[in-house]
Amino acid sequence: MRTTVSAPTPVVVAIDGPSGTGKSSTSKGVAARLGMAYLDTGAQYRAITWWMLTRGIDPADTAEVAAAAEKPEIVSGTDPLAPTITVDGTDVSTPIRGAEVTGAVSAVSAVPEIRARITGLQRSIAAEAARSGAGIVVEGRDIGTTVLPDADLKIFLTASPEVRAARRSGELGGPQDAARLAATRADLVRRDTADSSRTASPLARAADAVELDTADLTLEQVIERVGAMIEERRSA
Ligand SMILES: Nc1ncnc2c1ncn2[C@@H]1O[C@H](COP(=O)(O)OP(=O)(O)OP(=O)(O)O)[C@@H](O)[C@H]1O
Ligand SMILES: Nc1ccn([C@@H]2O[C@H](COP(=O)(O)O)[C@@H](O)[C@H]2O)c(=O)n1
Repeated sequence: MRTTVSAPTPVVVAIDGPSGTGKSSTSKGVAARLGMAYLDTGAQYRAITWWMLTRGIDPADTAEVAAAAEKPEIVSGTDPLAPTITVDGTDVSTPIRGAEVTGAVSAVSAVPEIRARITGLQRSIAAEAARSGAGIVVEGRDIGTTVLPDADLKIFLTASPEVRAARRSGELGGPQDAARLAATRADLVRRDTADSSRTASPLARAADAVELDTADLTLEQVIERVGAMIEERRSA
């Protein structure tokens, strides 16, 4: 008797949530385990912001930002074990994590022409991953609501600002004093407020997203729970 082993159905997964809730770590971890592609959409907004800053464009000058939206070529590599991001062929994975880009990215990403440009890139990457059979985990702020409203599974991660600030300052190393935690918390809250109050495609939970509070879970536990939800969709 011959048995046929069929490949799992390619699924498209949207993971959204505020800053520091664990979107990148969870998405990379689960995509690597399940052999899926991974897209960090925040890195794309950071990359276009980096390009604006290096050209002396003021992030607050909405007209100038909008006029330049189509100019840089942004390429994202979707291997969860080695994600990459280039702008006009330059690897920008390190400079996009700096304070200057972090401080400017919410202003740039609020411009509708920027969102239209980056959303187009995201949709074509997701469509290609679905066609290839791998499926993809796409993480960001508006993936379930706007970029991929027909995603097979939508997850919205949360955690209190205190927990997220402690995680972020742990990342930076050094002493965890109260002043530093308070400054990190204020930065997170400022970015979340800007991202959720903009008019164009704000940070929001899709009505059909599964909400997962990660505050009392280890990263491993979050990856396991999300992995189980994806496996269920794959076999549905
Ligand atoms: N469940 C968890 N328990 C403890 N630490 C976690 C957990 N999830 C993520 N972390 C840690 O929290 C920090 C932030 O995680 P991560 O970068 O994945 O968040 P994010 O939601 O992608 O943030 P951002 O939107 O700012 O890019 C990292 O240092 C990560 O290792
Ligand atoms: N779908 C998305 C993803 C990100 N942004 C903007 O980019 C900033 C950086 O995101 P990180 O995940 O790298 O922290 C974020 O603060 C948003 O301004 C977005 O608008 N939409």
